[in-house]
Amino acid sequence: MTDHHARILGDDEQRGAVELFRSALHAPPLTDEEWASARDVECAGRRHGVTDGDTGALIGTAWAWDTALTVPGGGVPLGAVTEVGVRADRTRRGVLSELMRAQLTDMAERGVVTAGLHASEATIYGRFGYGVGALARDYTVETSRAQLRPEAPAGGRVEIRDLETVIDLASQAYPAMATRPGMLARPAEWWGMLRAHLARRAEGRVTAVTHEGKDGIDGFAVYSVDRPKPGSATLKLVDLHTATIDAFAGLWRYLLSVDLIGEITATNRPVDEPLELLLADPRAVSTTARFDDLWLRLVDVPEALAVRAYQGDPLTVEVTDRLLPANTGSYLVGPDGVERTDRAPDLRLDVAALAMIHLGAWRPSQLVDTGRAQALTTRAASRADRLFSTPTAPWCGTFF
Ligand SMILES: CC(=O)SCCNC(=O)CCNC(=O)[C@H](O)C(C)(C)COP(=O)(O)OP(=O)(O)OC[C@H]1O[C@@H](n2cnc3c(N)ncnc32)[C@H](O)[C@@H]1OP(=O)(O)O
Repeated sequence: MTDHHARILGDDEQRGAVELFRSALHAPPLTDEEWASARDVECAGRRHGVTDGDTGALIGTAWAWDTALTVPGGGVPLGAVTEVGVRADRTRRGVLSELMRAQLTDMAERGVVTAGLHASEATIYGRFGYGVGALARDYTVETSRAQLRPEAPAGGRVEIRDLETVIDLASQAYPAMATRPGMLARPAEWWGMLRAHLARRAEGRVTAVTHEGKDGIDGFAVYSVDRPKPGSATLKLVDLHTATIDAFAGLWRYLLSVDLIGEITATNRPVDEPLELLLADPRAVSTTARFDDLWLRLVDVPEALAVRAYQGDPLTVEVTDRLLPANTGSYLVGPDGVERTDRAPDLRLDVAALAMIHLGAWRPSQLVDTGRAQALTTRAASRADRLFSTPTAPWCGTFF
């Protein structure tokens, strides 16, 4: 392994870093026009880079933009980590390790309590203290079988509008929808990313709709339609968020009513989204994939633990963190608060395993059963299950 040093890149280095990332993902370079429309978004946030000691060329990069994460009972700052790449002729020499060290240290110094990412491979980020904090599923709906049950909520008014109007209305209404643990705040830059994503999509025309309930706009959906042959078109849901079950049912009532659609594909949805419960034939919905959605890293463990809500009796949790050792220690965690303690631990786990239970993706007892955590006192695992329990499955639902 060679010694590397990561630093924050300047504005004039952003495009080169984006191209490095794109080449690491085998994606084509951006045209000047694409860069012109992406530049403002790509220059937001903080991008780290590592340069080659001999040539000075950029050989590794990692970007993070600041947002907020919904956690059970509140919210915390989150660094959304993306566009991570190392030049193919310089991999496995510790470049990513240096980028992760520098990026997480920078977040810790700036008071960014958590970090999150969507991983290209599931074997990369655990060593840096990330754990699977939220799962998601893809599903397909066979429209000819998908009749809504008579008692399904009627929903409100669904309106097709131009994309910019929907983005404007959705960005105002979205905060009331981002209540599920794992969801992210979507700053203006994110809506810019959605625009760029839709502009690059070569998958048929994009339609955007809003749902209006009694208190105003409370849901929206963006989709495109592939029409390989008449009568068997596929409607591909790009984004759908709702503040109420009425809005969810209302938008699905609309989507299922669109003519000439054979199937609807929905990607990256909550694992417990209740579409099947609205349908007379729940098998009209087929889950086609279930996967890790948000990889979560607790950057400031005491602060992250303190902000979250808990149920049941307090427990002493011992945490180890090799990369950010200030987090290592024992914490008395309970509904009345969290404090460092010298008490003997009930539960012992590393910071990545803690991230896996933080939003409710996994139960502590599952981690104990599989050797990812240790229960050290009687009933520690079941007490921890209650302490960290959440009413809904976590879900991120925001690409970055
Ligand atoms: C959030 C995102 O942006 S996801 C996108 C991530 N980017 C990509 O997948 C693009 C293609 N891949 C790459 O650019 C690089 O291979 C990276 C970024 C995945 C890894 O960069 P490297 O500089 O090779 O990683 P580095 O040398 O620091 O490796 C650190 C450790 O991770 C391991 N590792 C690195 N990449 C992988 C991998 N793809 N699969 C399994 N293990 C890996 C290394 O073996 C090493 O293990 P060790 O600590 O036991 O020695």
